[in-house]
Amino acid sequence: RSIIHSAAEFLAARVKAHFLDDFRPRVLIICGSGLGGISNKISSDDPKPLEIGYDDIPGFKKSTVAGHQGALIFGKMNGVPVVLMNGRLHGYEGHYLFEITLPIRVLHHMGDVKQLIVTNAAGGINPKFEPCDLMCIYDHINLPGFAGLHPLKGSNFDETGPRFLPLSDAYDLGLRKLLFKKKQELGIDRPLHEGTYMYVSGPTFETRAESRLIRQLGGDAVGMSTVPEIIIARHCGWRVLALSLITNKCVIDPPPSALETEQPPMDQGIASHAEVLENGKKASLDVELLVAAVVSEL
Ligand SMILES: Nc1nc2ncn(CCNC(CO)CO)c2c(=O)[nH]1
Repeated sequence: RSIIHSAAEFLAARVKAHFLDDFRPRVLIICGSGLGGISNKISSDDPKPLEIGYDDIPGFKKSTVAGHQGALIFGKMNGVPVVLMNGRLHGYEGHYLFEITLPIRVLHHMGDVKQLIVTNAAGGINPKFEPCDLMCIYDHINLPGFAGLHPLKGSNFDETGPRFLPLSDAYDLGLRKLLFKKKQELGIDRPLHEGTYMYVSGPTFETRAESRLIRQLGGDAVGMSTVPEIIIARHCGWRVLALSLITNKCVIDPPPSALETEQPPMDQGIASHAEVLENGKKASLDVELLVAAVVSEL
């Protein structure tokens, strides 16, 4: 708790000194791999944004993953005061779930933010999903949580939320409807699906059998982030909206058999972080437009 309070006091002082008058961010935006361009939608003046490197914030850790900067940006997006995490932490880097979700707890302690918009890059499990499609998350499976790797494990922050948090309606219907409405208004023709996000720890991309298991369990996309942040945001009572960019089709067929006479090409569909970043670039403009359009209604 003390790290939350000292980080909150540090940030509140920096925000007050920078914006002078009242700057009360309404939403936290967390950018996924290769999707940091959303920060371009923060106006560069009136007022000038405030960018604070994670290194300078007590208790904050820096991301070590390509495609993830490491800064908190306070500013206005379409006239709405926001705070944006340019770069997120992942469990597979060795960070604790408390460290990954600390920014949410700190911003909640500061008292203004009540909504979270999170974007991520994810693997397509649902066969209807194509690379560069978008998926609005309407449910998740917290697979690591089943084994106790859970952001709410340990003593409960009673001042924030209940010991036993219901998550059956975690993904706000109103925000999901708003996302689809804005897509139509903007005339964005990139496919936007709804689906269930399977959270896995990473850092390996899934095996073929794991892809099939995820499908059988009801996952439509798979990734290594987002769910810890969603859970803590819901514990804080925030409304949440989560958007995945599908970067590839997960390899789901069984491996080629040694008994087959023909040696099929082995490199079909092998996932890579380079591909994740590449497809992130291709779709990032639509993601930026959508997020900014939703923010304008908050
Ligand atoms: N097949 C597949 N495609 C993906 N594209 C993004 N991610 C989420 C993981 N992102 C990592 C590695 O790019 C960086 O955080 C995945 C994934 O887990 N599996």
